[in-house]
Amino acid sequence: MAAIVQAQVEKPFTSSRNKMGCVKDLAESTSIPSKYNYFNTQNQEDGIDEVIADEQIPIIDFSLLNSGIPDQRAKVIQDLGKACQDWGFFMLINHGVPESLMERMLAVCQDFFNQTEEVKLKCAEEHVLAPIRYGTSFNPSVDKVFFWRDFLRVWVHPQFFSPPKPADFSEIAMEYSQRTRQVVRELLKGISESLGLEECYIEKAMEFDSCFQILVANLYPPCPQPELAMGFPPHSDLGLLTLLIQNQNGLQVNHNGKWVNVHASPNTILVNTADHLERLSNGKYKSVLHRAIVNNKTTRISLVETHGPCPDKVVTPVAELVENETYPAVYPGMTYKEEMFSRLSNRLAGKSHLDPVQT
Ligand SMILES: O=C(O)CCC(=O)C(=O)O
Ligand SMILES: [Fe+2]
Repeated sequence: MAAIVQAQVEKPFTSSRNKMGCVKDLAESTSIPSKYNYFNTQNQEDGIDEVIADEQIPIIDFSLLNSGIPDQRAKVIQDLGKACQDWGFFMLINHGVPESLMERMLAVCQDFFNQTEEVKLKCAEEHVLAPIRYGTSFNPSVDKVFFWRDFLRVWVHPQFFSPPKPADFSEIAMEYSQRTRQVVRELLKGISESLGLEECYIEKAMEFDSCFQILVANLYPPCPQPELAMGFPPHSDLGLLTLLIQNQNGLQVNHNGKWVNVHASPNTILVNTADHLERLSNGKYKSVLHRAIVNNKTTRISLVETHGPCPDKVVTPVAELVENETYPAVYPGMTYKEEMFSRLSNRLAGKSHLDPVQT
């Protein structure tokens, strides 16, 4: 079992950690400070004019992957490939992660945010790659406009970390992260097969036993002017697959140039194909833009898990999938952890970091 490492409880405050300005404290105000005004004239690049459509994102029944009936497995692998190719997003049902565990995980994240600012600030590390990090917006030191979001980011694999409080956080997060890692391992087998590769190809090539798994709890408190603010701006995720659970809707996925509202049903896990799977598959599977909008009534919590390759891995396209010059197999020779550092240190900018190096 992975060692449990907790943040030091008695860490002294430095002056920059005294006050963070979390959005939770702004929820009672009647208007938003101007630095949260996302939809001003300079920030319309994600196309507020685009139609918001209600389309059904694909549903994948996880239990059929291991039902022992070859025809069912073949069919669900085909559906999985199609979902990764056409949408880059799907809803996973019958995944085997107990609903009560999902509920406890969301509740303990809410408990974390409900603590006093003094307690939470003990986890407010400045280094973007701190294994336990409480923060606000995306990266306030470089963000042009602030996002209506507080977050807690925790590394859970290969080494497991946990904030010291709430006391039950580590036990619940440990169980949740182990169960979901197993789900991802099985999904990656199906995805490998859907690409015409051997079942364990991705698992072995990405050294999945040492995978870099990060848990991010996003808190979106009620916003007095939701039409002006943004919870999480358009971006794609680093890693192979992202898993998302939430207490209510608010996620929008870009599909064929339109923002689609994701209506998730209870006990469903939303899964998306992330940047390194797009790269690995040589562009066949899509890592699509998505964003989180806010509302003025209730607090939304989403729990996002990024499942990446081993932190030291340099990810390039699978040779068997590189057929022609249209998607050159040349990428920056950074390890996954270096890419993570680069992504978290800069402003979020859609998915520009995925661009192949020009030769
Ligand atoms: O809260 C959401 O729905 C989206 C969050 C997200 O995309 C992320 O944390 O990467
Ligand atoms: Fe995301």
